[in-house]
Amino acid sequence: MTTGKLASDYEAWKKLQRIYDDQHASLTMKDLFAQDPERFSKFSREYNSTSGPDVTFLLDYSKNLVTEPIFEELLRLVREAGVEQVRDKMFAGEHINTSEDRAVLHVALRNFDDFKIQEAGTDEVSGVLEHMKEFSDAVRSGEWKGYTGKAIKSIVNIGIGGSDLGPVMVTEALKTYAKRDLDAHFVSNIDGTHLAETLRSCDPETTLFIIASKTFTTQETITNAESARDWFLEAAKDKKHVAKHFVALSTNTKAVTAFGISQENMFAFWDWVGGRYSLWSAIGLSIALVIGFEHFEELLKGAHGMDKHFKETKLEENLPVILAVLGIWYNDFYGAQTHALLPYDQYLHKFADYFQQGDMESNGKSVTKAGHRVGYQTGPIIWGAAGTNGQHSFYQLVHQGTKLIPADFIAPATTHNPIASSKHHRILLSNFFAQPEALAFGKTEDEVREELGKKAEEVVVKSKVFEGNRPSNSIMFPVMTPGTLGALIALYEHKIFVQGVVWGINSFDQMGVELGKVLAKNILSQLEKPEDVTGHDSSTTGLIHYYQKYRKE
Ligand SMILES: O=P(O)(O)OC[C@H]1O[C@](O)(CO)[C@@H](O)[C@@H]1O
Repeated sequence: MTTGKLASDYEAWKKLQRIYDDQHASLTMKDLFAQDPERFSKFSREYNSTSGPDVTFLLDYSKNLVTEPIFEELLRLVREAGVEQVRDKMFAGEHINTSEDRAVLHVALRNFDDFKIQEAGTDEVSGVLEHMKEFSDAVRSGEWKGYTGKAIKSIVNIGIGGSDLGPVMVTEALKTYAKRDLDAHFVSNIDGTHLAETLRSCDPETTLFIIASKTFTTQETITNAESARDWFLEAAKDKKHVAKHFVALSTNTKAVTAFGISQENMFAFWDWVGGRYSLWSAIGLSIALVIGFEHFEELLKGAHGMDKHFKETKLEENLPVILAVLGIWYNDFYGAQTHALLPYDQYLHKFADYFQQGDMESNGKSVTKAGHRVGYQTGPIIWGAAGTNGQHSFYQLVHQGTKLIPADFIAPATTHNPIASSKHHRILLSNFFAQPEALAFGKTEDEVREELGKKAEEVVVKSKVFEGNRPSNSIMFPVMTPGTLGALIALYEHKIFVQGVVWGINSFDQMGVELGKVLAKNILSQLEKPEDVTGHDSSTTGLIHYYQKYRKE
């Protein structure tokens, strides 16, 4: 399925290591730009969708520590790793998720009969979309009534991980398209506070619960759903009213019906949709409810445009590939541990949270598909915050700390909220332009001295030096639209895919979340009495005993 090799065995990898060893100490962004006036045009690409809604954006990757030969070698690595072949297998529906023997077909959810994909269930996608359209139209228009005949005013999506983060991120990102008189809430945490605080602002007569869980067995979601049902029935009394107030998004019909939700209120999807790639499926119902089905469909079509680009564009021009190889360069050769996502768009304030799961659950693996322990870094730690808040918090370390932190800056040219004649937006964008510039080119001791004058103390001069040479990508698009967001999300999804293939890992399982779940289940059964607490280390035992001493029911 993959080449079965470790990434470090590829010739291109070895060559990249030699290039890094020889050149990294002398490679500076200042020189790279000084030596080549064409650097920006060589190392930037404009994306223009060739299908679906018009989507365009610019990816400027010129502020990276790469030369043309380095970049060519990085692309050779992609070829050697067989990325194009594995990509085509994914699009063809082959079971590239080998550990679970599953296809990986989030691309089939936004395909609109374009690519020919062979897998059971793909022919049912349009039917589920139709169901989502009918239902979301009925709720939004007020035609769907609660048990006392009132229209729905609040929706509460109960789900966690991929069954929460995508809907949260997208409904925030596209808030400008939202139906403002429909309150949307998202409950994920098992901490009762999350549900309790949410229900304070809900009325059982006008609230719709969307139970979002691929497996319908996730402890947090099922417990929250049961407590939401109890809360609802306290008011509604009769179980038959559940049908008007609870719907399920799941692959598990049996568990959904056992919960008391009828099949006609269930929106299905399939095992080839990974949780962290599921916002395009029925899991996106809350998105369709908030922004309207037409906008949801535009989101899907925007993503499909990026799928086409990824599938059909040569590697040199292929934007997910470009992002992926730059990430590999820093992660595996420069030893960068993290990657920051820094949207200069308040609407994208959940973007980094979303891709924390998207990237870290996908590529946080240390054993290859062939079962070998890797001897190199795999998935980066993804983090970030919306600009300019981050500037007043963690940017100090990004500029002058001891760590190399590659970052992606993302911004719209035009805001949906041009208050004060777009003064806010111009200030925001001036920061969006300034930060990558400061990171790349810094400020030398001489420049600081000249600024402070001859009398400046040496220690002050030193503290004001910015070494620069800190890499970043900049992505700019005209204005945030559903199509643009769809394309951006798909861009990063495919970046994760390319990196996973190069590293030889399975980006589509998540075995690493299992152990903690099993231990918690065992501990839950021991919480009652101190004498039940057995089989743990002294630290865990001590912590549980402390809890037992102070708990109040
Ligand atoms: O949709 P489900 O089955 O409730 O799973 C929720 C989340 O739990 C995980 O399985 C593990 O964290 C994620 O991959 C998934 O998105």
